[in-house]
Amino acid sequence: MNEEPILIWGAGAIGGTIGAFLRRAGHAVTFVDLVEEHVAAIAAGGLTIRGPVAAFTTGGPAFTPATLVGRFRRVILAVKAHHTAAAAAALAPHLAEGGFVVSAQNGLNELVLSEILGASRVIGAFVNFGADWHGPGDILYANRGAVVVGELDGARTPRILDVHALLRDFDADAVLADDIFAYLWGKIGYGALLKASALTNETIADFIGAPALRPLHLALIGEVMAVAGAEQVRPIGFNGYDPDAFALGDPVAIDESIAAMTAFNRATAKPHSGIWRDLAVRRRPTDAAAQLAPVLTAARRHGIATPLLDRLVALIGAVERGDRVIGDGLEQDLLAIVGKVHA
Ligand SMILES: NC(=O)C1=CN([C@@H]2O[C@H](COP(=O)(O)OP(=O)(O)OC[C@H]3O[C@@H](n4cnc5c(N)ncnc54)[C@H](OP(=O)(O)O)[C@@H]3O)[C@@H](O)[C@H]2O)C=CC1
Ligand SMILES: CC(C)(CO)C(=O)C(=O)O
Repeated sequence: MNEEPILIWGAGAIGGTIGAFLRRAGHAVTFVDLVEEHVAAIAAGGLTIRGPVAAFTTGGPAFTPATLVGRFRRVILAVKAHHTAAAAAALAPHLAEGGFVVSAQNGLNELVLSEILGASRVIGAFVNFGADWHGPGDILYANRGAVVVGELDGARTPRILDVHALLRDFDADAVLADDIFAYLWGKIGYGALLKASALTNETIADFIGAPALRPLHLALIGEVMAVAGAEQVRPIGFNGYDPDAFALGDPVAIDESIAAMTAFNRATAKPHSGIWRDLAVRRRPTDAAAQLAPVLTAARRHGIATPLLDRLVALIGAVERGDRVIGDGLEQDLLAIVGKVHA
């Protein structure tokens, strides 16, 4: 194996899964993560992917940011949104001349990365597969989901063809997009449902499928779509999510999309969102606010009110601080806003 290594920065659920598959496909992969025990497990050949999709153990050179040496041309970044700026600053000295960073994250991290590293060094990506980090070297790959990559300006460059081919070694259906931001905004709409579901102990499937919560689903997606529209973005759908159905208010298409999203989320070994897992299991701050920050900033710029998204971020913050408790009817708090503002 004499290929130049791919650097995975943030080797948790998403980065660890992608890196393990690339390693298994024969690529040279170097892993970086903050969690020392996880880094030690990977370096010792103990990175295990388990679950319904695949089961294998691999490993590779692994470092903490403090112990990494060298410069890399191809970097895949998979830290949570609130860690993006710190990770970008730490990885910048390790980026080779002409090197680039692929953001395999939720949110609009490409904007943060562009500010810190320069837009020419950033490649956009969107991932909707499910995975959970369960402990050092132990990752559950719960279900396949959309994997999309694209240059920020949509160009078909040699490097994007290379990255697309690479990601197809992870998921053969990986898509090369002309408009990666349309996918990222698609995930922001769908992600608003995931975040709201994290305020309950319902599974994602039960939350999205609940008829009583339909007004909340429509209003949350409606707020995201209003901001996307003002930003001249027409979000693209995936895995059952059909943004056009919601934008047009087409009841039949909305029913179909809700049914498809519900079915997609029933067929996973990860029944809850990453945000729920951070709140309820890992009991640590989430990246909900960081994911939505650029959306809310854009909303303010366009003079668009986003009372539900604002309240969603506030409620997740209240759970993070221990002021509110998941399962304590927090979704009713959101529904009350729908009744008042979106009536
Ligand atoms: N898990 C999933 O199913 C999905 C996740 N996503 C998105 O993918 C991205 C990654 O999420 P996920 O893999 O779940 O998160 P994880 O927490 O499982 O993995 C992220 C890893 O990066 C580490 N890390 C944090 N900061 C740094 C840093 N500065 N340098 C190096 N490593 C760092 C974390 O350490 P520590 O734990 O100590 O912070 C953690 O080990 C997020 O944007 C998420 O929203 C998208 C789709 C699905
Ligand atoms: C639920 C999932 C895996 C998308 O299907 C997700 O994006 C998350 O946990 O944040």
